[in-house]
Amino acid sequence: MKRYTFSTLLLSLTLTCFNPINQQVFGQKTTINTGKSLQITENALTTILEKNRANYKEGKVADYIPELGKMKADKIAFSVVDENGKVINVGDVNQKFTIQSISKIIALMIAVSEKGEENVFSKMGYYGTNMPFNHFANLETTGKPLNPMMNAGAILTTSMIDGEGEIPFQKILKMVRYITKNNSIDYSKSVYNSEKETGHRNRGMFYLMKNNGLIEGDEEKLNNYFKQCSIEITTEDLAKIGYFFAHQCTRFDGDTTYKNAQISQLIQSQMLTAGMYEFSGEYARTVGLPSKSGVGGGITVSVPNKIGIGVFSPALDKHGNSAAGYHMILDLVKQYNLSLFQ
Ligand SMILES: NC(=O)CC[C@H](N)C(=O)O
Repeated sequence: MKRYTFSTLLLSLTLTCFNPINQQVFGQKTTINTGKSLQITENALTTILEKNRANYKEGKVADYIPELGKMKADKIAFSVVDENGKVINVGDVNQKFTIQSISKIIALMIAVSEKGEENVFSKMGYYGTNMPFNHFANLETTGKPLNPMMNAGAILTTSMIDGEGEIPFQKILKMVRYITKNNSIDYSKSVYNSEKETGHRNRGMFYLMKNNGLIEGDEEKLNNYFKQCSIEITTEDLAKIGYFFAHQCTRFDGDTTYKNAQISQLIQSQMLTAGMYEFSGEYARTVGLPSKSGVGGGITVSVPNKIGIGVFSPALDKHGNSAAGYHMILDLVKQYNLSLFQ
């Protein structure tokens, strides 16, 4: 146990008065939110990226979708959209990768805006999970998916978007292009074909939900899910998606066409509860922010009313989340005291 004399106490109090942002009282460093801008710099992001560059060695690039296995494991990128909508990019910023499960939050937004939250969640739960993303979970018991973040619930969510054939997918693509203001975004035909050819587990879920009366229609509906997962983006796009949901569906440039606090609350709550699958509880403890990962190696993070973060490193940990990506987020969160839980 350290002992504190009256003079150290006085010194601490004096320092506190002159340094209201970083308090060092009794060895406990706490940061007070002064409402001032976070001042995230390119240098700070570069330092964090370099510190974590080798962390990809802890993980493995997904190859259960064979086409994903072609990605070079040491690619890494880190982006932030700051409070003023300014983009900061470091690392392999032009590296495209597939959005994968991060597309699930866009699909949920569209399904809920068309069908209403009550209707969508009459067919699935708001549950967290201790199961991996491709688990059948409750499909054999209650008959309903646990949540819209795992594959079963996401396949069901996309099947609820209005429109024949490819239209639901086109709506998702259009929304990704809108949020990122990037019309060059498209999907990778080779990843799509690879997923379609090997996605037997997802096909199994699709038919089980059809059997349970949750899905009508044929495999075109499942193909829309495969296509949405194959949309190619960069970390800058991911940071813009994070920013969008952090700001009540307002775009990084201030455009309010889709502004909707109900939807952003719903999406962020699902990201917090299940966005990192069975790691979500531990992640809430360590990072404490709504986040969504994809097996392509991307993670998007929303810091409510503040910033959006996008990371990419394709080697995944045992939960299917980017190993280096997680550590970059963790370091940024610690440095700027970003956790929701203060
Ligand atoms: N976690 C993920 O990103 C999974 C998405 C992937 N397309 C799949 O269905 O298996």
